[in-house]
Amino acid sequence: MTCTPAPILITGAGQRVGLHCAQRLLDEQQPVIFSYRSERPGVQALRERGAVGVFADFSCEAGILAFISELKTHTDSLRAIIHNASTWAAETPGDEASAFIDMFSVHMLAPYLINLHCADLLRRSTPADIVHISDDVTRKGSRQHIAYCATKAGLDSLTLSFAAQYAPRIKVNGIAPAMVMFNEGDDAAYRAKVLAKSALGIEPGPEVIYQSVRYLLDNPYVTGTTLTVNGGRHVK
Ligand SMILES: NC(=O)C1=CN([C@@H]2O[C@H](COP(=O)(O)OP(=O)(O)OC[C@H]3O[C@@H](n4cnc5c(N)ncnc54)[C@H](OP(=O)(O)O)[C@@H]3O)[C@@H](O)[C@H]2O)C=CC1
Ligand SMILES: Nc1nc2c(c(=O)[nH]1)N=C([C@H](O)[C@@H](O)CO)CN2
Repeated sequence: MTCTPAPILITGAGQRVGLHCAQRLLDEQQPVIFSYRSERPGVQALRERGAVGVFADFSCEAGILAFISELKTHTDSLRAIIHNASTWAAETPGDEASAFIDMFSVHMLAPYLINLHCADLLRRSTPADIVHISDDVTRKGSRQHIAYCATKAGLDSLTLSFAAQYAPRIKVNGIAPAMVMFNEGDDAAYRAKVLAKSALGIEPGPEVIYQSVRYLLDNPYVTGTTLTVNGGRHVK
């Protein structure tokens, strides 16, 4: 008799990297629960493949706790949690504080509260993993995205603390990408500028993040580690 594996939760999977990773997990017959905030074609596509979509607005504590409560009506165990949801906002003159608070909530408060409230679900699975998707930019800071970078650096700190707290039952790791996929509005000049920042000079696409997730889920001897996936920006 084959038993169904516990689901993997991935946040912000309605598009782009999160959608790709959710699709790849489903390709491997891995049950998926995903969070979304906006109805998108990707959300419907995941539902049609049997993934369970749970609405989430991580911009405040109440929204995060409401998501956690709804999540627990769908499952009593989790193989892994992949914290992918993110807002990438530059400083907005006159609105700096609300943008900072929003990114603090999405990048730090949501992973913090979900990790605390869902540890019991993870402990019902062996092995069990948490993966925080951060950003290579925390290595040196960012002039154009100060609040974004600071809140992603806080996520890197959560990786270290939760790895210590949850060992040995749950592994906790991070992935720090530099640009893996452009956004639709990115013009040719911007794309050229960004590609020139890395030694490898390519737009690799979301598969490189799935490969990193797969490595962390499959390796029993890695915790408290953040994988750099940056095309060699640090050696350029
Ligand atoms: N793309 C890249 O080149 C890089 C990406 N990264 C990181 O990789 C991860 C994936 O990147 P990418 O796919 O581009 O991410 P996106 O910018 O596409 O964001 C992913 C999802 O996060 C969700 N989200 C944003 N704010 C909230 C919120 N307040 N509450 C709930 N959900 C929210 C959105 O959901 P919805 O659409 O449903 O509103 C969105 O679809 C992110 O953590 C990102 O910071 C790091 C470096 C480079
Ligand atoms: N949530 C997001 N975070 C980031 C994105 C994005 O599109 N959504 N994009 C980047 C850029 O690609 C940046 O790495 C270019 O230097 C960073 N974070």
